[in-house]
Amino acid sequence: MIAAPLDAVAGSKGKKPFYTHLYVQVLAAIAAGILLGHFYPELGTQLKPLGDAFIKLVKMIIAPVIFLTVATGIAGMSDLQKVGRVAGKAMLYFLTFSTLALVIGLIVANVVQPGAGMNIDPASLDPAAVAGYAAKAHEQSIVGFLTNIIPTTIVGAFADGDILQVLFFSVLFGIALAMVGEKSEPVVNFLNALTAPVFKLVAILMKAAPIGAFGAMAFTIGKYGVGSIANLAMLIGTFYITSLLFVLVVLGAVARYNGFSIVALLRYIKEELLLVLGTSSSEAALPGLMNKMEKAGCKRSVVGLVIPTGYSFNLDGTNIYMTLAALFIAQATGIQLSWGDQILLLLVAMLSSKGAAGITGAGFITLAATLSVVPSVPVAGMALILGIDRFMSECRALTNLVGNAVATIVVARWENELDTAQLAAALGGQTGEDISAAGLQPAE
Ligand SMILES: O=C(O)C[C@H](O)C(=O)O
Repeated sequence: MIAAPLDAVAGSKGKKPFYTHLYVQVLAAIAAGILLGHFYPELGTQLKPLGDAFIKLVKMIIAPVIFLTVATGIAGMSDLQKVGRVAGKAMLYFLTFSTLALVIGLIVANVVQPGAGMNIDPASLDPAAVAGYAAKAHEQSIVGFLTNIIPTTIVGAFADGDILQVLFFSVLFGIALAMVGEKSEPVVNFLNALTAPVFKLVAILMKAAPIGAFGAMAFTIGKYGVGSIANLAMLIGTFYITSLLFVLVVLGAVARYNGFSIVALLRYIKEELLLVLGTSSSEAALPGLMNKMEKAGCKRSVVGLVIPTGYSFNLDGTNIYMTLAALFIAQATGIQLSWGDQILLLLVAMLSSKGAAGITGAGFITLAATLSVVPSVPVAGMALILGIDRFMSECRALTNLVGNAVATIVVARWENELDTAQLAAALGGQTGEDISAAGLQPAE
């Protein structure tokens, strides 16, 4: 079990003054960033390096965290077939909920019609404004994405910090450790011992989170202004409300069915949510989320397999955004989409969304990838929503993060790798009886 390294910064329940808690500091930093960006926009835009530097700090540690969690988690598994089962069940979950998210985006766009009445002449759109994104999107072929999961070299995977490549190697290495058995014990012990200082390092880096969130927020508001929100308020509002309802109603039902409350989970991961809100990147919270899910009773092997794969394959927020934004562009430019067009859009989005990432703006590129294969909606229409993408990115990232936290608990429970008493204790306010009343069996 990973020692409780983030306790010092993650809002532990001691009698520490309120302002020493990480979430309070990040919240204050976000508020200060918004004020500074609004009243001194020029200064705000200059603070971008603070946010970028913090994201770099986190990225620096992501590969070791994944490697140690996955390799030691799998090495400790007595039944190696479980690796395949966990991966298979996770993929089934990802496919179901990310498709549901796409369908919900499509339905909401048809009902609310956030782009209706804008009457924008498609000829007036400037394709050059989004040409860079469309070109990036073209680089992402499905075969290319899949073969890229295999790193050219082991060192290369770590050097590039490519999550799926590091995961691929870590799974194989963990399997090899388990197969070697007793002889690999010194290596496993060493890796287990290394876990504590690496997570301690995460805790140290997290102390810089308020500075990163402050800089990133001051930049966002300074550069795009609160005014840009007003112009596309209908789209932004529809997206935020749909995502919130998705989390509370859809993921809430999944949580309830699995014996925990979504609100308690949101409270439990509040530091991570605020970090993502501040930096607009779910990757910024990846190490913290992995640590917390393990402390909530999910076995390390499940956490190590589900969360990193979920960051590529289970992006609920990105999926809601893709169909909603695509239909918004069609509505704003007066393009009538048949049901056939919409189903084609959905099918293409199902594939292209799988390559998205947890970095800010990734969802925008994925939308460009989708629209460049769907003839009915012009990619150039994305110029309409480019200016507000940072605000959409926040919501994509927040929803993606919650989706992956829920997925981890559900898959752990399916595999009987969830300590329900630990989950109840971590989420607080829930008793062991609540959990057993829900018909759950504690993991052995
Ligand atoms: O970080 C994420 O999960 C998504 C990203 O922020 C995005 O802009 O699409």
